[in-house]
Amino acid sequence: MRIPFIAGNWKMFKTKKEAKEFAEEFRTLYKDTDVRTAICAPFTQLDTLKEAFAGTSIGVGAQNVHFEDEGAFTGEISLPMLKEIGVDYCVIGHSERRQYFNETDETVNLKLKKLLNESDIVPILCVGENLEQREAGSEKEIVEGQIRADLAGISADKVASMVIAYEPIWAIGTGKTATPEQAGEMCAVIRGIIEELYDEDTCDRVIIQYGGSVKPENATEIMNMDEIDGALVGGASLIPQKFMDIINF
Ligand SMILES: O=C[C@H](O)COP(=O)(O)O
Repeated sequence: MRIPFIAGNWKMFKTKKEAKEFAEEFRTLYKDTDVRTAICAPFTQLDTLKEAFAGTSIGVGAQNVHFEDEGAFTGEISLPMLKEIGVDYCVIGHSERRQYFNETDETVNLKLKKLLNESDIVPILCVGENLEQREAGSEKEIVEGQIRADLAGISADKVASMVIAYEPIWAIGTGKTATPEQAGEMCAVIRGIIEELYDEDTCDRVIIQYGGSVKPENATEIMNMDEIDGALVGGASLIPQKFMDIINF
């Protein structure tokens, strides 16, 4: 049985001071639930959140990692650095990384292998089509291509331990949410691809989230779809009460 997983992705928001304020308020609202919860924050806020959430079941995630341990890669962060902080999750291949920072399926694949082979950090792999691709009706093909390339050479047991977030680019930060049916259909497509590439057990175990303008008002409907196990929440995860309301969908 898959446990629902709601993760916040703060993107490039919140200073250390703001992260501390968020954590203090969020801890007062947060009650242990059956829902897995995490916040993926900017690198400089990870240790602050780890400390603030110590003794709770709230996980902390990074938003990227390099696939080499060290080297002349200005501006990058390595897996040993993340391990030292003790992060629990790492977002990989977010559409903003693909769009603005030349993230490719090839680098996504290397990063996934790095995390899965050398750490217990759970990757949250993001896939999704843009508006043009959706309007052309090629979303399934696009997402299938991403998944096949991103997971190339990764074994079934590793895939079963990860999280895949379906995030249609046209619904990110736009206020336009995919309908629960559209989101559910694509999450089912992803599960089908995993079954085809691996087996039924892997497809039953992998957690599939939807991301794109999730807010308290639409969280229940989205979470009620059979194939959706959780949400990757951007904007609404910046406000403690809103994020808590989503967790309590
Ligand atoms: O990673 C989160 C997604 O990009 C969704 O962001 P959003 O909830 O602000 O639309």
